[in-house]
Amino acid sequence: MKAIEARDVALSFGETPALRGASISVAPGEIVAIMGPSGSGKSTLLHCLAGILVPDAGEIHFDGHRIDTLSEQQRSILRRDQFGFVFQFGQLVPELTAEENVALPLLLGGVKRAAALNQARPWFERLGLGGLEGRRSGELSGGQAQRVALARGLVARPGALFADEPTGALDSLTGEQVMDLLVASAREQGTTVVLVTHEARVAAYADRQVIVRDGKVNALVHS
Ligand SMILES: Nc1ncnc2c1ncn2[C@@H]1O[C@H](COP(=O)(O)OP(=O)(O)OP(=O)(O)O)[C@@H](O)[C@H]1O
Repeated sequence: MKAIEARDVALSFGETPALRGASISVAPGEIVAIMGPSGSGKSTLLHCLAGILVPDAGEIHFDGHRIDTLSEQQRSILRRDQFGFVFQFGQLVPELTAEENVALPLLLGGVKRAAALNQARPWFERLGLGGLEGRRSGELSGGQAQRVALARGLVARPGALFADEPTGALDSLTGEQVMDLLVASAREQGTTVVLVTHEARVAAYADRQVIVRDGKVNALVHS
């Protein structure tokens, strides 16, 4: 299981400071929810932790290794080999079947097509998607598409899963089903999870919640 850490991270978009000394430590296998007001820097922090954005200052560590100093290409390989992603709108590839979408990270990692599809298939029963393997994203409900996206995020057994508003486009019951599956699957694989959400009910699935305010991270104190 892999730890994730940001130390004193700052990042501005032009004149707009998005992060101003944000620090967070996520323990191996831990599930942490990032909450906070709109525009406070949640997504920017997630993108820094996931090696998508490089901070102007501070450090990002994954599994004890510094990742913000890696080259663009090294970060791209790290994301492909170690990280899974789930976004608000599943962002499935519309031309591919659900099964091919789930297999995609494996195919990109060099696994042969037949082996990749074999590895993708069990996810359909596991996530209550049995029978939908051949559908394209336009033929799936929002909740089904998001479960396919979740399977795609986890199929390569990533060390870390980054989820940005994974239930943001779903009604609350469907969102809770997706969160139940996300948490159960991540725990089973020992995947460390960082999740951005506006919704307290979604954040409650995490082991721990933090709040980002004005580009800094505060621990959430329960009253
Ligand atoms: N690509 C970008 N270009 C310019 N400014 C950006 C960009 N991305 C984010 N920002 C700005 O950085 C700040 C933090 O944005 P960020 O998306 O991280 O906030 P957030 O907390 O995730 O917001 P929300 O909850 O509304 O998604 C905001 O002021 C935003 O306008």
